[in-house]
Amino acid sequence: MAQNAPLILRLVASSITAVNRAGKIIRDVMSQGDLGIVEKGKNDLQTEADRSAQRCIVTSLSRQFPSVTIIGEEGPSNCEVPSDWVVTDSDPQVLQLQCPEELGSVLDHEVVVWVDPLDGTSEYTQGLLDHVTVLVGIAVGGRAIGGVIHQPYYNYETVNGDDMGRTLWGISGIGTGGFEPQLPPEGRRIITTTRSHSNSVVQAALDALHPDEILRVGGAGHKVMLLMEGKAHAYVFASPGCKRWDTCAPEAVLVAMGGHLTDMHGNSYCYNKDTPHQNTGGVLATAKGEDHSWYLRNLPDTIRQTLV
Ligand SMILES: Nc1ncnc2c1ncn2[C@@H]1O[C@H](COP(=O)(O)O)[C@@H](O)[C@H]1OP(=O)(O)O
Ligand SMILES: [Mg+2]
Ligand SMILES: [Mg+2]
Ligand SMILES: [Mg+2]
Repeated sequence: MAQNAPLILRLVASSITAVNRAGKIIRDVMSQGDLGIVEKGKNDLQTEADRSAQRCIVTSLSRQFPSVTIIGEEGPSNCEVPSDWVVTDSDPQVLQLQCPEELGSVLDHEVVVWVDPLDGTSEYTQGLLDHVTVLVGIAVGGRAIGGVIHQPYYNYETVNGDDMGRTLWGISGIGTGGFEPQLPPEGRRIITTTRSHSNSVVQAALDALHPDEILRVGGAGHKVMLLMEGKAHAYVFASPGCKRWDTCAPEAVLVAMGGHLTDMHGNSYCYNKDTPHQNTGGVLATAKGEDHSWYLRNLPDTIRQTLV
């Protein structure tokens, strides 16, 4: 059965196992206490957890899917990967799903996988552990059609060791799993945004939308989870700081639930292998049931013009 399942289901099922393993690596690096922080650029850190989680995921997926293009945030590494970081089993429940016809015959060379081994690095280094996610996004024809979001520290305040953590997934035309989808409260406007990469334009965009409440939290994955669990109505980030690996998986899961993710102009990002990595148009994501176009209409042109 497993071998016969369509490629997209096998990719999502194997990504679930890989992100779970990567999540354990992320917890182990933290509990060993030496984060090995490297500054990649301004306000842009990398830790041993980012590097090791990427090697785990990319090696695990490329062993199983050698013809699929895999693009990871942290770039290649030629260090040997410990054998217990390489996982090749897959989530049995996802393999049993009914694949929609348009995805059933997708071939390996048509797929691009975008890996963010640790989203929310800044918050990870500051001990805001539940802001951290591991993201694997699957794109076909430039569109984000499948996504896996692992939250390695989910419930970390109430459970111990490897009992903590959870994994959410979504596939276009099938739906979502691993969480209880909820709509945000009616009659209020709660907007989530960056806590570590703000600037005057980011703030001006928020001001223009007159939110009742602003949730400043880390990570693109974490913020999209707030939309899907009814904690916020929109994720607004008027900055070119996010990259394709930050949004591919969150977009796929959010859209599978009925939400939207575009740039500040209302355009969808392209996720094919030759696309530029930077999300230069910013990020606007809205929960299921929200009027995405309301946010687009109410963002001033002066802000949009800074994001081309
Ligand atoms: N200016 C930036 N430089 C580097 N990464 C950024 C920047 N802005 C956003 N990001 C990435 O997008 C994610 C969401 O942004 P924010 O948390 O600020 O809302 C960040 O966790 C970070 O991903 P990562 O942690 O994987 O490097
Ligand atoms: Mg980073
Ligand atoms: Mg990221
Ligand atoms: Mg990252």
